[in-house]
Amino acid sequence: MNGAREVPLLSNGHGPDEVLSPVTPLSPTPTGNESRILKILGSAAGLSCKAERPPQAGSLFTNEDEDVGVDAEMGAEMTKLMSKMALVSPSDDVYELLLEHLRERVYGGMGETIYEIGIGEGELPGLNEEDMQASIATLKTMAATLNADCVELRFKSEKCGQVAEFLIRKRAESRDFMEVRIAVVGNVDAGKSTLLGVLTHGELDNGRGFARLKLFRHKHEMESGRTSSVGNDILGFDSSGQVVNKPDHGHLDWTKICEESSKVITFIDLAGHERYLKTTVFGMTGHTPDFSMLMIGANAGIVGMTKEHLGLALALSVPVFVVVTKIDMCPPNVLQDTLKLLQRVLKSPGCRKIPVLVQTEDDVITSAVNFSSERICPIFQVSNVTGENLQLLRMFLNLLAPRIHFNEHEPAEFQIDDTFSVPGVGTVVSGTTLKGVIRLNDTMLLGPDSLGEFIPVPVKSIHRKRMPVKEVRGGQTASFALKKIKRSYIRKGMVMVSPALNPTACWEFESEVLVLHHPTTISCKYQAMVHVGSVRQTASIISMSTEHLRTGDKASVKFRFIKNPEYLRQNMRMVFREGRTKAVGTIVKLYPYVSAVAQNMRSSRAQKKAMESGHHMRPQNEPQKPSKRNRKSRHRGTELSGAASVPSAASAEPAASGSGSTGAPDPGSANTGVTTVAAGHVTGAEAAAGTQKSTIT
Ligand SMILES: Nc1nc2c(ncn2[C@@H]2O[C@H](COP(=O)(O)OP(=O)(O)OP(=O)(O)O)[C@@H](O)[C@H]2O)c(=O)[nH]1
Repeated sequence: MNGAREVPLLSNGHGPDEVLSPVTPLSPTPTGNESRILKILGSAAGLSCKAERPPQAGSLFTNEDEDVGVDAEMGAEMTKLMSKMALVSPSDDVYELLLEHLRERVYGGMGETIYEIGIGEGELPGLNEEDMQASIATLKTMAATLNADCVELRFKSEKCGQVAEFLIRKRAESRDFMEVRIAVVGNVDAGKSTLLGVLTHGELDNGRGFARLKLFRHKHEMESGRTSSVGNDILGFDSSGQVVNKPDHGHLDWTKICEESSKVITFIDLAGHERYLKTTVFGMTGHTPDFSMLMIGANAGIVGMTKEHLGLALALSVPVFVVVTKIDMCPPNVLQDTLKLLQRVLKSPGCRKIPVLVQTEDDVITSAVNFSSERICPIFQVSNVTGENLQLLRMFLNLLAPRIHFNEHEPAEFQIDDTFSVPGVGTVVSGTTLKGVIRLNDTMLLGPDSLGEFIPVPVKSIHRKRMPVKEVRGGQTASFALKKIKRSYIRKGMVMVSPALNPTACWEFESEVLVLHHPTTISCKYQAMVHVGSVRQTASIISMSTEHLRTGDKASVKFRFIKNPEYLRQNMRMVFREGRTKAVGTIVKLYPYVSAVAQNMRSSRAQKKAMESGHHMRPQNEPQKPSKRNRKSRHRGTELSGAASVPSAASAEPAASGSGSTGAPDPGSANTGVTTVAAGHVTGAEAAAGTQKSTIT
């Protein structure tokens, strides 16, 4: 018998239902029509709930007065709407409202929602068999009206009968699908590539590296069996939750998968070896994963980079779930030890997670619907060789909802994480749409270049997962072919943003930082690699709120990039590392950059004017406000932080000061300003949780 089954459901001895609410709505803040419905429901129940959106023409309620004076008949209808019997035999009006509510939830959930039948306001849960069947029939009709499938998830027995949960998911529309990105991390040999090979190709492994062969991209990876680059693999689910990946002679046709899928899971396969940590950190920051899958070999346990990767996910606030592999070859007592230690680490004050051992389909649903909260950490135990428990993992992946919720009215932002030169096409950039919608023929601003400038680029083609599309929305990855732009002009970390954002680059920014580990002390002029979004560049500390920083210290730190100005946003999470030194933080202030060229132009104009009028000249390094004309013509000038400060001419120059380094960090110069003092060590997980506890948000 496999030891996996002998472990209690929750490490704290409770079932997941005891610590988690049964179902949390996917879109917690009611918006639009949902607010209207809630308002109506509120008035029917004698509650006060203010609508946020003006009533729409043609809606049941056309103005505030009518809302307030909901008549008795309608009040009765509304009470019905809130009842667990709402779906049993709704009147036309109630049906319309229920349908509208469902439409809003599906829209808010980016194409899907989980609907619970048999729960009513102030009523004991549960329906008898007849009412349940009638309710299911109504729900199916509503789902069909929305061109969605209605898939049974589970039935639960309650005091007054049954409660049921259904997944309502939009059917695949041509060239549109929901996207969930998962970063796959874990120590070398944990079975990451193997699991991805098994999941995406549907064939089990032989325990000797058969499944991973399908995923390796480089010859040296084939030879060494080690992942070195950031790889992407996709797993598609249709509207009924079935896997659509069907390899043809070992080859997966991405376009076909995307066409047939309602939801596509993108796995960002990151290297497990310490040597490739830089790439792994880039994958976690630059590819904006919704979730992180931490893989642990059952035999090996929590070794090597496991805690480092867990700490990284925690520091970046990416919810983590754990997959323990190789349970086929692990003695039960060793598996128990691995699970015990894992649960201890997860529950430690550093992590403050609730570990949930997922052993049944019921556990999967409870974990999936509560997962975005970041508090729980589901743990799967699988074998890539026998296939044990892989169905639970697949079900969980099918139920995961994307964390980025887009608003089509926000100005678009696209972060570039890779560039390619495609023969016959030209330069192609790939990355993630963070906000808004980008449509074909839109003009976006690409930048910043080394002078902090943004240039207009027309969007001539958009591809999602190698499939041509007409638009891409917030939360979706895409690639764009850029006409007449040389690949050498583009760096990873550049962005394409809507001109409405009037973007500004910055050389300098301030961050609330927590030092996870440093062997000695950090002081001004210290240099290390900053990872923030897809920006990866060496930066130098130019000032700190304290004189020295040691392991475990927090401070407000001002950084300056040494090579290029970058486009950053407030509240972005950052990682600062060099060798074994690690710090995490949140950007709190940006110093918008005015290029030296612009400064010179202004000062020579001012000088000329001063000479003409005989006025006093402003010193070169005295702060000046950029002229409106300059700002407009160069698409710069908005102070992103809202701070009034404008950098001095001296600070606006590219980093000739400081170490003078202009490339990768120079190990020699990197330690300038470091004095040798013995310091403690904070584990990745502990320290990362320290970040969570701190006010770095
Ligand atoms: N018996 C058994 N072997 C497995 C299982 N999963 C993976 N393996 C084997 O473990 C070895 C390492 O697997 P990989 O998938 O290369 O590990 P990785 O985590 O991707 O390693 P890196 O790419 O170097 O980070 C391979 O020989 C696999 O065949 C499993 O569940 N059971």
